[in-house]
Amino acid sequence: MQLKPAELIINEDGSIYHLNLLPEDIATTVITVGDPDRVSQVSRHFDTIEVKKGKREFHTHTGHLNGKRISVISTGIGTDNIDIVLNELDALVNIDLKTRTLKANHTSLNIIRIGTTGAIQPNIPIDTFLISKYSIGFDGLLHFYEHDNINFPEIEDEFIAHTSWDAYKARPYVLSYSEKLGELFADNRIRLGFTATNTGFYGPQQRQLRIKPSQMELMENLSTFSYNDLKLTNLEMETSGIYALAQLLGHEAVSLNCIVANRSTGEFSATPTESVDKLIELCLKKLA
Ligand SMILES: O=P(O)(O)O[C@H]1O[C@H](CO)[C@@H](O)[C@H]1O
Ligand SMILES: O=c1cc[nH]c(=O)[nH]1
Repeated sequence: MQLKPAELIINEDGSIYHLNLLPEDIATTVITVGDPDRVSQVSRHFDTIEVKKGKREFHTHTGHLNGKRISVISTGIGTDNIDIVLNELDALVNIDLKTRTLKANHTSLNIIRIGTTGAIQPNIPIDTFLISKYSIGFDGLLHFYEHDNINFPEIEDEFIAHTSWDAYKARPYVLSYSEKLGELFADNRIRLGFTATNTGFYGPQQRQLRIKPSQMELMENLSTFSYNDLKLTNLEMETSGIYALAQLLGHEAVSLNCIVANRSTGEFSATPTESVDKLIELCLKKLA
């Protein structure tokens, strides 16, 4: 079946619509970061950089480190952007862009997010690192795709009951990281976490500047929820979308988080860039 021009959008130079990339521009190991400025913060550690391309908030550098080819791409903020980035990365490896047909052989990408996050447990120190073993998505992205048996309805039901989740919000969905890729990042400097992915930074993460979030008690309810002794640990805005689409498309994904805020103690990191840099170095050491 040939994908229609409005379904699979190709730019004049043959690159994919939003990412502006050709299939040869990406490695099978892809680091995603939210902030476009973080792309060069990662790639400056590479030995060589062969590709530097971008469009909108999606900036990509591909290069080599210790002989390993790695791409780093910025996603911007939110799971709406993750829908674009993951689908287009997958198209670059699993769709023949010239014939507009699905390739017979599937290529699996290793996708590693390096992001910032706010802890919700008081005992999680600022400037430390966490890997999201589980994520719970409040964004609803998973519900727009057919999905059988990848999420954990029993945990979702417990969570909905525990938090008195509003029926008019999307049903939260729980997913796990790639065990295989997770093993690579097993390290006493990286705590295992259960990450909540939110649809916004202010109201959805119970921040009140001039307007009051609708459920102020939600933060307390989030911090007291646990599954199999694993408490919810942190809030951010992309992980559940990455885990959803990676699993649906047959890729391996993990999310590494640098704790820049602690919502329980009210602290914010004095050195967020330096702390993220340490996580980047640790991540690259594991990868190459
Ligand atoms: O630092 P990044 O990767 O952007 O991640 C976090 O920071 C942004 C909010 O400030 C959201 O994208 C959140 O997920
Ligand atoms: O509190 C925080 C910090 C970083 N990113 C978020 O989404 N929330």
